[in-house]
Amino acid sequence: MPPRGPPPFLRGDPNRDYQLLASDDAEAQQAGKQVSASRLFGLARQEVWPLAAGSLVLLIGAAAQVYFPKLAGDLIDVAIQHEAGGSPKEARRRTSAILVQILAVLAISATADGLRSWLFQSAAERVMFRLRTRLFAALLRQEVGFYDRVRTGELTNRLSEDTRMIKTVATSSIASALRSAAICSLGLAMMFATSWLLTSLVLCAIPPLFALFWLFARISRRFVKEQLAASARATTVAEEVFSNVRTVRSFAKEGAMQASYEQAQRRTLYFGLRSAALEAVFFPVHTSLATGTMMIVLWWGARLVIDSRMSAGALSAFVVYAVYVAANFGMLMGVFSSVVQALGAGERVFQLLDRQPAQDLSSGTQRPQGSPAGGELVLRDVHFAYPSRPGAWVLRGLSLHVAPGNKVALVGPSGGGKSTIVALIERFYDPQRGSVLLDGVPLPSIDHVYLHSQVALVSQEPVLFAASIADNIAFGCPGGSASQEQIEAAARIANAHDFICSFPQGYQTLVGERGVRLSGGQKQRVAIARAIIMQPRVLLLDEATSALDAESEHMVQEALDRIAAGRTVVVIAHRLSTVQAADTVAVVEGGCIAEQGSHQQLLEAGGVYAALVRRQLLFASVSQPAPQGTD
Ligand SMILES: Nc1ncnc2c1ncn2[C@@H]1O[C@H](COP(=O)(O)OP(=O)(O)OP(=O)(O)O)[C@@H](O)[C@H]1O
Repeated sequence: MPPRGPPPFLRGDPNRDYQLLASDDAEAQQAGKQVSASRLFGLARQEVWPLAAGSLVLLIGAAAQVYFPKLAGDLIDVAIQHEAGGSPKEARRRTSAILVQILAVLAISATADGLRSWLFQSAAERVMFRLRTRLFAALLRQEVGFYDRVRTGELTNRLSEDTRMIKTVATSSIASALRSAAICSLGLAMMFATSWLLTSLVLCAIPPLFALFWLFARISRRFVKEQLAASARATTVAEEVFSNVRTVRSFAKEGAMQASYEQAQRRTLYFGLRSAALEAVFFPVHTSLATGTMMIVLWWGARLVIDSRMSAGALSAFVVYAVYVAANFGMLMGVFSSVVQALGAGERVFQLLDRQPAQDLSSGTQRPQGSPAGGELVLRDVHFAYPSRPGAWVLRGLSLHVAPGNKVALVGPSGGGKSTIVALIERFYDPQRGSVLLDGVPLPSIDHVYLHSQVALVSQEPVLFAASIADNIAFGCPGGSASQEQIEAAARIANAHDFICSFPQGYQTLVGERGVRLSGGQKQRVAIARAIIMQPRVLLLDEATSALDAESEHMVQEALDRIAAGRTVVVIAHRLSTVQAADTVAVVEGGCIAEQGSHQQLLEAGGVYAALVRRQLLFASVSQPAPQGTD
C-alpha cells in the first residue's frame, strides 16, 4: 500500500508537480518517454577524445589485471615442482623472474588506472557542467506561466539530483562498463585457454544471472523514478518553508510544517524501502548463484587435478580468473542497472530540455523609436486567461490607450484585472486574443532586451537579490554594469541615498535573501533606484498601500513622483492624490475598462467610479480625506 497523500499543505495528487509538467506539454512528455540510452550517452559526445584515450588506458589496465592470475598460477606451479624434487636454484631463478614481471605489471596497471580515473572523472564533471547550464538556460527560457504551474523545489531538484545521476552514468559508468567488459572478455579467454571444460560450466550460469539482473533493473528503474519525484516534492516543501519562515513562525506552524515535510519524505522512504527490499531479495539470490557456480567449478577442477588432467597451478589461476570474471560481470550488470535507472532521471531532464516555451523571447527584433516623447501604449481588444486557469477569462476585450508621457491610473475592485494589465505590458504573458503595442509595435515583435530596457516595473512588494545594495541598483542598468556615480545618482532620486549611507557598509550593505534585511520602505526605494538607473520610457507602478508608515510612504511617494516625471506611467492607484494627478483614470471591472476620464469627470458622471468612491471601496486603505461632493 502506498502511503496516504500528504496533509493539507501538500494536499492533492502526490504526483502533481510531475504530472503538471507532463500534461502541460504532451509533446515534451512524448519526447521524455522516448529517452534512449544513446541519448543519455550522447551527452558525452563532446568528450569523445578524453573518453577514447580513457578507454585505451583502460584496456591496458585491464590486460595488466588479467595477467596477475597467470603469474600467481606460475608461482604456485614453481613451488609445486620444487616440492616434487626440482632444483632449488632453478626454482629461485624462476620466482625472481616472475617477481620482476609482477612489479612491471603492477606499475603498468597503477599508471593506467590513474590515467583512466582522471580522464573519465574529468569528462564526467564537464558533462555535468554542460548539462546543468543547458538545463538552466532551458528553464530560464520558459514563459512566466510555466513558473505559475511548477514549483521551484521541483526544478532545483532536477538541476541538482537528476543531473548528478545522469553525469555518473553518462561517463564513469562507461568507464566501469568498458573496464568490466574488457576484464570479463580477457578473463574468459584466459579461462578457455586454461580449461575449456570448466569454462563451459561457468558460462552455463551467465544466462540466468543476466535474466535476474534485467528483472532487477526494470523494477528498480520505476522505484528510482518515483523516489526522485518524491524527493523533489520534499525539497519543494523545505524550500517553501524556509523562504516563508516568518509566516510559519508567526502562525506557530512549525509542527504542521514538520508534518508536511515528514509526509513528503515518507513517500521517498516508501520507495527507498521498496528498493532496499528488492535488493535484499536480489543480491542474496545472485550471490548464491555465483558462489554456488564457483564451488561446483572448484569441485570439478579438483577432480581434474586428481585425474592429472590439470595442474594445481592452472586450477588456482582458473579460480582467480573465474573470481575476476564473476566480480566484473557483477559490476557490468550494476552499470547496466544504473543506466536503466538513469533513464528515469533522463526522462525528467530531457522533458525540460525539450520543452518549447509558449513565448519565444528571441523572435522579436524590432526596436521602435517612436516620436521624441516615445512610450505610447495601446491594449487593443485584449482577451486573457492565465495559463494555469485556462478558460477563466480575466480580461474580456479590454482596450486602453496611453499617449506618450501621459499618466493613467488604474482603479477598480480587487480582482478586476489591474495587475494583469501591468503583467501583459511587461510581457510576462501574451494575450490569447487582441494585442499590446508599444509605439505601434506588438510586444512579441519587439526585441526582448530592448523592451525591458524601456519598460520598468516597481511593484508594491519588490524582490531584491541577496547581494549588496549597489549590486541591486546596478541590476537595473541595461548594460549590466553601472558606475558608483550612476548608482548614487539613482539612489538620490529614489530618496535612498541617506538611509544607505547610514549603514556602516553603505552601498556594500548586503540586503539578505529577497531583501529581508531592509524595511519595506527601504526595499521599495532601492527598487525605485533600480528602475531609475534604467531610464525607462514607460513606468509601471503598483502604488504602496498602508503597508508603509507615513514617513516612509512620503519618501517613497516623492521618489515615485520624481521618476514618473516626463514618462508614460501606468499606475495601480491606491491613493486619491495619485488619481487626481493622473491624466486619465481607468476603472477596471470585470476584465474591461468600465469607465475612463479624469477623476472629476468620472465623479460627475456618477457611474461605477463614483459608486466605488462613495462606497469607500477605493482609497480605503489610506488616511486621505474622502473626496467631496460624492453624495
Ligand atoms: N498568476 C495567476 N494565475 C492565475 N490566476 C491569476 C494569477 N494572477 C491573478 N490571477 C487571477 O486573475 C484575476 C485578476 O487578478 P489581478 O491581480 O489582475 O486583480 P487586481 O485588480 O490587480 O486585484 P487587486 O487590486 O486585489 O490587486 C483574479 O481573479 C486572480 O485570482
